[in-house]
Amino acid sequence: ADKLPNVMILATGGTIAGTGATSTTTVGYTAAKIGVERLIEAVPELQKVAQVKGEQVFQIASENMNNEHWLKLAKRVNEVLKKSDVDGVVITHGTDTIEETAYFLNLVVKSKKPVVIVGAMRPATAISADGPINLYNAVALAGSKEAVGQGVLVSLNDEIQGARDVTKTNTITGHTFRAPELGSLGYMVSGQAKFYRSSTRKHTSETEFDVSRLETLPAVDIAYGTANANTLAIDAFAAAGDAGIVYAGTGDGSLSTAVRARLTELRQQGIHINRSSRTGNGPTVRGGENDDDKTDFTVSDTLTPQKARILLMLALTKTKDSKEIQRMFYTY
Ligand SMILES: NC(=O)C[C@H](N)C(=O)O
Repeated sequence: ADKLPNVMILATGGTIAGTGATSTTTVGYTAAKIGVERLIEAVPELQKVAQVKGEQVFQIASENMNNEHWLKLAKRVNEVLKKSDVDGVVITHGTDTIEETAYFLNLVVKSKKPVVIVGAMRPATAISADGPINLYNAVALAGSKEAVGQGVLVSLNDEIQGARDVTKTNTITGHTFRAPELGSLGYMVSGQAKFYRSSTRKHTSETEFDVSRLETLPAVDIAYGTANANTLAIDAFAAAGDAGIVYAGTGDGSLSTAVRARLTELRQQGIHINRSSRTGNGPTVRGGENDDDKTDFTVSDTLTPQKARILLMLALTKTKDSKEIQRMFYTY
């Protein structure tokens, strides 16, 4: 038999490590309670697919994830993947921001080795908890040849999703992670990775971003467009000194007259403005709902506002030039 791959599990918390009052508590439990060793012990089947080691990087519910956690995690992933005796990494993570961490790492991990992020929708104490099978699949995927060079992956519910396009689509159910129109990448079938497609966008070892010397990221916040839209949020972001604002516009990133006027002023003051969409699908098209050349805004293309925020933060670590930043939005 072939030697088993070496997979390092980096644990960060979430519902996969959560505990509830009773076996039927599937909502209203406490996330981030169980340590990585117990997560591994709970799934003896892991030993059949990989040699696993665990490390607790932090222990949080993922709604508390912040830029500093991301930098710490990214640096640790890069260190671990440099070791010749590590074939892949699994990160256990809360599901609420899993797609953001996945996309951040997809842009800053400097390795072709598999990185798989996994979570659970039910706490470890629930009947039919999904954490153990999800962890088993994630470890099998991280140790597989198929996952090499695919960028950062998210796996729950027997599915393989790509970091760029995956999003949480349902608040409570197990089938919540989807890439609604661009599609998932494949399936985990009895522990075997089956890929059917991959993103055409650059990732991991092919990106221009380097977090190895960064201690902080530029401040970027998101304002949400609605009917009766006002400028209160964007005014506050500007007053707080944000380097960039992502505007989750209506439809194809459309902006009310008042919001457009204020964002145009803020751009002239040096704040970078990225136009995105609250719809969750489709490209926000340059020059469509706004004269972006004239206002010097960028558009998010098909990135959701929460992922546009990540790319804009990283872009601002490299350049202040909107043309360059727009190129990055069409590259990653
Ligand atoms: N299912 C989950 O993991 C939700 C939890 N609030 C978290 O993101 O940590």
